Amino acid sequence: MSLSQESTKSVAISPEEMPGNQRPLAWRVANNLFISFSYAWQGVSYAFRSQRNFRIHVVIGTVALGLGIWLHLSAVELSIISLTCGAVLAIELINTALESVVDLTVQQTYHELAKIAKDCAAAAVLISAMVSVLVAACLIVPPLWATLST
Ligand SMILES: Nc1ncnc2c1ncn2[C@@H]1O[C@H](COP(=O)(O)OP(=O)(O)OP(=O)(O)O)[C@@H](O)[C@H]1O
Repeated sequence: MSLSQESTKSVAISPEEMPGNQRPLAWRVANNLFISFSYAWQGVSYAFRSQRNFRIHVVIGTVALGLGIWLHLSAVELSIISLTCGAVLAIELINTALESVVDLTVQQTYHELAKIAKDCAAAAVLISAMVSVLVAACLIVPPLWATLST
């Protein structure tokens, strides 16, 4: 589901209409930190609304962190779990961005390079998810098992 269900129209704007723009090819450049954060949040929000896998990863990551806190894992263990969850979400966002760029480029035509790009991006998500399962198996499952069996 990489094609946006929302508006996909493009808007042309001339460089003269963009005062202080350091990147002439950019449609718009965020010129303060708050606006940058706002665009980044729009990206998170879009991925959450449109990507089922992103929503699943958010839920699993929240459960994993919650379990880590509940099980009184060490600061280092909690940091490893946080880094792993963050990496999975970040790679899922990059996958979503790449799918959009590929769709923008080839539109609804089949292209072998588009397939390679999308398959490799999906593989990156898969590998990060598999590593996160390994991390959970090492850091969460043993103390959880011990707690539940006492
Ligand atoms: N334009 C294209 N040309 C060739 N193959 C394509 C093209 N678009 C999609 N594919 C193939 O279809 C698969 C699914 O593409 P799609 O854009 O639907 O991703 P997706 O299923 O939404 O992925 P994800 O679940 O990671 O969001 C790709 O991995 C790729 O193999």
